[in-house]
Amino acid sequence: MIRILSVENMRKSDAATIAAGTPGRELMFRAGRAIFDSVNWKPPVAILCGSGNNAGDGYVIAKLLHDAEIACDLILLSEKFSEDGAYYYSLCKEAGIPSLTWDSSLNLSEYGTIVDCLFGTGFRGEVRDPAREAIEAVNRSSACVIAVDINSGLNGDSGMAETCVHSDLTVSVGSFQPGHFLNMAKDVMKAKINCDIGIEPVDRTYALIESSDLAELFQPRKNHSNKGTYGYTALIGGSKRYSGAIRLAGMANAAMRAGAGVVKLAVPDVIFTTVAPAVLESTMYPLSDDGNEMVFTEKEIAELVSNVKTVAFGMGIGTGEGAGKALEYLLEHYTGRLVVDADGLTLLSRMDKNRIRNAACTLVLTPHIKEFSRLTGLSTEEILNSPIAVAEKYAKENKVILLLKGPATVITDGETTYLTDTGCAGMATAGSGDVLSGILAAILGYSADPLLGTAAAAWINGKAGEAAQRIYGSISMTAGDTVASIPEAVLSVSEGYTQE
Ligand SMILES: NC(=O)C1=CN([C@@H]2O[C@H](COP(=O)(O)OP(=O)(O)OC[C@H]3O[C@@H](n4cnc5c(N)ncnc54)[C@H](O)[C@@H]3O)[C@@H](O)[C@H]2O)[C@@H](O)CC1
Ligand SMILES: [K+]
Repeated sequence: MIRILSVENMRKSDAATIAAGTPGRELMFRAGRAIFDSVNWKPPVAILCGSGNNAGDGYVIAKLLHDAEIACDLILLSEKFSEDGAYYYSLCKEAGIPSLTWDSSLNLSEYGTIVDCLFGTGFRGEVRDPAREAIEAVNRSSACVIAVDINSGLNGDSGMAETCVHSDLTVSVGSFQPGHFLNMAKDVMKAKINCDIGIEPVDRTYALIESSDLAELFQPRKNHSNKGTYGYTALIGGSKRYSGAIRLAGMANAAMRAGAGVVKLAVPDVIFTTVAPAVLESTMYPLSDDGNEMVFTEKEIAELVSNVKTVAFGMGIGTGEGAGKALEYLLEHYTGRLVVDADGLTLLSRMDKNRIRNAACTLVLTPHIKEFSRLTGLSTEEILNSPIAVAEKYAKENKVILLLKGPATVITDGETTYLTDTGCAGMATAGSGDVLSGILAAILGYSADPLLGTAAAAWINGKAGEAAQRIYGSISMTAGDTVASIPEAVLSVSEGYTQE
């Protein structure tokens, strides 16, 4: 796992490292040196500097470039310096490094590389002129853009920005922040790396899931096992209006490809014959219906879930009384792992919160941003501006595992938080969410730790989507193509498994 620190945690950890005896000036030198070593410099280089320590890193880089005889200019947007920044700036002046004052008539395309040291983690609020003007000029230039620590203008906790630098490479200093992954991050950084400069975190950190974290979960299976070893899974969904036969099938097939032992697909009787031909290895269960949606019958649901380790509930099931009662029944009586998605989330958002808090099962909710807005009553803007904080709060208060979808996925139980950043633009297509639910229901059937299992599902789903996009492209790929690529994603992990 790769450690991720909130902006506040990073600031406190910096301060603690300095208080423990490593001078800020030394940390700044380590940062500048690490960035200098990480980049393939195309001269001449322009280093755009703001007023804080982010600019200080830039002065260190300028001096190292100068010493290596790589031509560089400093371009200053402010006459203010941080204490450590002022020290390194004086070294640049002594060395005779050209120092220009930002002016909108400067032609940045004359430079081979632009280093963005306007704002780092100390940035707050909005970008105003002259920084706005400079950021727009950087984004128009043809130079290779290196962002120091984080792209200027981008919020380190949320990955949101009104205006920010678009980088070819972002070199984070110390540890990544959530803003390197969430929301807009993927669209504004072509690549990113982190340089360790010896700062140990003082507060709880988040973790980015890597392939190696999942190798044990996806280890090749033993000969001495059977379908029961990997869990029976029930998927409950569908209605006449939203039959979504192909999507339900995608979900069932995704669950099989993700390693479920047995998948039981339960749909209203009225669509049974449309769905059945599309599912290959799953067992079908007809549910009583009113000619459109399911009607709740305790006996049917109790029988369906009696021997299953996981249930996924909600896809296309509608929001009628029968589905609502079935969900209430599962919350109260089912003691396995219950994934609620789509219409199931709408039903949950109308329920008394105590039903969720007191659920007998391990409840896993998989909302996208609008569904999460309905669940929490927060606006989408409030969620986008602090995704981790609101996800952790909701999970903790309601005692659920929350998987919040987005360009990067947040998975949390309110105590431990994982991020996954697999996935691609082509997955914004009908049925993608159902595929994730299918994978998730399967993995929860055999993972010991449901939180890590949930993160694993998000990771595999994203990896499979990436594989599908490589073949079919972001415009043409479908959710079914993601299902077909699940084996490739799983194999990429299990091939890395080595028994201790
Ligand atoms: N000891 C440390 O704290 C270290 C920090 N390092 C660097 O220092 C950076 C953090 O430095 P700082 O906390 O000084 O902050 P920054 O350099 O990120 O920027 C803060 C400066 O920008 C101004 N500012 C903030 N928001 C603004 C806005 N909306 N419009 C205009 N001006 C605005 C502030 O007044 C302040 O002068 C990190 O990102 C990293 O690059 C590294 O040198 C490693 C060591
Ligand atoms: K920056």
